[in-house]
Amino acid sequence: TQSTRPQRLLNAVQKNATRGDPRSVVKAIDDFCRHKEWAMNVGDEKGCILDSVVSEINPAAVLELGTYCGYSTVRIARLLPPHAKLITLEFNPDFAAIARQVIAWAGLEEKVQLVEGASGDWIPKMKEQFGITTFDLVFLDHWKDRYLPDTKLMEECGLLRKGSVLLADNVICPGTPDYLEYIRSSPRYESRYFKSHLEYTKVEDGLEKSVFKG
Ligand SMILES: Cc1cc(-c2n[nH]c(CCNC(=O)c3cc(-c4ccc(F)cc4)cc(O)c3O)n2)ccn1
Ligand SMILES: [Mg+2]
Repeated sequence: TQSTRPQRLLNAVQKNATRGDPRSVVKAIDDFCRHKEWAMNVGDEKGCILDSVVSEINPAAVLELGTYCGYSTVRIARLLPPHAKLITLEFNPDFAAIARQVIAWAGLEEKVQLVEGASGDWIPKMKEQFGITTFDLVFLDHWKDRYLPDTKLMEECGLLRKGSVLLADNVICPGTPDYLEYIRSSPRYESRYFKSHLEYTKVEDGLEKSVFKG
C-alpha cells in the first residue's frame, strides 16, 4: 500500500533524528519539508517566533489546536518547565497516530496529552476531563474557520484569564480574516502581528499574538 506524507515524514524522523533529542526531531522534519516534501508544519521561521513567545510566558498549561504531525507540539513541549502540561487536539486519526510517534521519538510523552476529536466538542470538556482551570497559552493552528468560534467558546467556558496569550498561525495564508477582525477590534485583547512566511516558502504569512485582558 502507498505510504502517506505523514508516514514519510515520520520515517525521516526515525532515520535522521536521535531518540530523546527534540531539537534533532525538529531539524529532521524541517530538512524533510524543505528538501523532500512540503508539509503544513509551522516550520522553522515561524517556529522561532513561537519559541520566543513560549519562552517569554514559561506556561504551566498550554492548549494546541491542530497537532498535525506533532512538529509544533515538540517545539513547544521541549521548552516547557517540569510538570507543565500541553494538551493538543487533532481531528484526523491518521495525523494523530503519526504525531504520537513523533512526540515519543522526541521523548516528550510525559508533557503532552494528545486528544483526538474536534475542537468544538473538546473545548467545553477541558475543565472536567483534564482538571484545567485556565490556559496560559493557546496555539491556534487548526481549521482556519474555527479560530473565531473556538476563541469565543474558550471565553465562554472560562478557559482564559487576564494575561492568557493566544498565538494564531496562518492569519495571512491560508488566512483567518474573521478572527483577525474580531481580535484586533476587541477591547478585551491586545494584539500584535509577527510578519513571517508560509512554512518553507516565500509566500507571506504571520503569527498574531493576542493577550486577553479579562
Ligand atoms: C481539534 C481540531 C483540530 C483540527 C485540525 N487538526 N489538524 C488541522 C490542520 C489545520 N492546518 C491547516 O489546515 C494548515 C494549512 C496550511 C496550508 C495548506 C495549503 C496551502 F496551499 C497553504 C497553507 C498551512 C498551515 O500552516 C496549516 O496549519 N486541523 C480541526 C478541528 N478540530
Ligand atoms: Mg499552521
